[in-house]
Amino acid sequence: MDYISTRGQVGAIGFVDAVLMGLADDGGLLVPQHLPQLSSDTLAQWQKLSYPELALEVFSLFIGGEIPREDLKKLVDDSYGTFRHSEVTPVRRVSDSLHILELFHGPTFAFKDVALQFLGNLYSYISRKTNSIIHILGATSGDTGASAIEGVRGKEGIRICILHPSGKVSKVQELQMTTVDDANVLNLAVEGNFDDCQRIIKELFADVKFKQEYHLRAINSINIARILAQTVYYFYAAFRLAKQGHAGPVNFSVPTGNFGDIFAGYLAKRMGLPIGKLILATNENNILERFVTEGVYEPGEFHMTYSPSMDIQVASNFERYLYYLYGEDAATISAMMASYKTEGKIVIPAEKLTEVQKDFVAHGVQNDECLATIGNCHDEHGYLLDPHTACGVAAAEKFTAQGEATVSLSTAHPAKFNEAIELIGIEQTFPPQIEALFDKPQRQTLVGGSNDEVKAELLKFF
Ligand SMILES: Cc1ncc(COP(=O)(O)O)c(C=O)c1O
Ligand SMILES: N[C@@H](CCOP(=O)(O)O)C(=O)O
Repeated sequence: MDYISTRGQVGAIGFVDAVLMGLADDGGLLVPQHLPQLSSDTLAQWQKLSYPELALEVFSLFIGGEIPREDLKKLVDDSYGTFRHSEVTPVRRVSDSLHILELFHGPTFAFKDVALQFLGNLYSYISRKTNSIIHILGATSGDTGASAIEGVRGKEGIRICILHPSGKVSKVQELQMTTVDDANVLNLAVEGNFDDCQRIIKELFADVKFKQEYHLRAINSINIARILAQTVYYFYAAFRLAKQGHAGPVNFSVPTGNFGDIFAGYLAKRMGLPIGKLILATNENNILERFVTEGVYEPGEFHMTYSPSMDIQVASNFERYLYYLYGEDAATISAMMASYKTEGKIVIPAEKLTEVQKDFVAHGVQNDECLATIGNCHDEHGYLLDPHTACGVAAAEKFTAQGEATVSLSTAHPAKFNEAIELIGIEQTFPPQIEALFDKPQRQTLVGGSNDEVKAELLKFF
């Protein structure tokens, strides 16, 4: 399987090169040159597979022969062997119409572990096999950072630097990142918001000379491996519902920020998985909701919300979706992105908006609605949602029609966001792995929001 850039100037390159390149060298994003198409027979056979078996099949399609199957199987088994649940990503039935896909059973209690346990092991494997230096640079609104650090801490040949917005992640997220004492980990707390962190790393990656000289690698969802690994659980969840006797397409409701997770669902649908609606849930940072309802993509005012990991205005995978919306026409995407850079917005014509609305519906969840959803679900079903998952559930409730079934993605464990949940009077007992963090010393370096300051810290570290 080969990979090409959404802007047409990179490709075709193999899977390992695509992983190492992260952001495409022409500033675009890498996508598979051809998306695999799955027959109904294949889907029927896959229904019987365990999560690791299914992951192996999906990854094999995207990796081809570049990694021997035995090695890939070991990578997969090692990655999902760290999960606390035997099913890895179990589906829990809340009502006839609502099912929760629990993606938080990995080491850092967030959905990011599903892809980042694998990517951490993959980087280690590539480093060993090709003798390459891996210097990871990432930006986080809280979860990616913790998960990426956990995936590579202490691993030989790898160093990782993560930028997070100072004071704008939850306490547990901050502790998960900054209490790690391995020498190969650097945490930079940036004065600014997540969009600032993401802009800095994207600009550093776009400096191809600097990126190559310092061997910079990406762990954010700009790295295509992240997206591919996240497609697996859409298949897994749809198969669980089919096994329970649900006939017909399943809707998925996805709490959305960088458009990575829901884009993975979109790819699964394009590959042939029968998905009904893709329900896009945002918080008050609702640029993507406005895109789906009005056809305008334009960053708005930044809001701090109870779902801080989704406090994102600039969605870094959006370009990948535009690429498919415009018939995989890289020249058009290149021109659109150039005009976005100068105009600050993208407006699509009515016929394209109709196409968008065939696949997506969207709801921007206000803070009050988020807390009310947590409270109601707790009272009615005895099930505690984290605030991000609550955005997804609120949107699912709005869009699930009579007789339909929706799988709502639970992207984090509620213990990571106890500050918000305590506001409605619900006290939680922390899992022991999280409780233990409060006694540990923290290590982080505060930096301003300039590329030069970050660069200076990187040069000292790498
Ligand atoms: C808990 C949680 N939910 C949802 C999201 C949104 O996912 P995405 O950025 O892939 O849209 C994030 C961060 O990305 C997150 O950390
Ligand atoms: N919410 C994310 C933001 C980064 O998203 P990514 O999927 O591109 O890594 C976080 O928790 O860091």
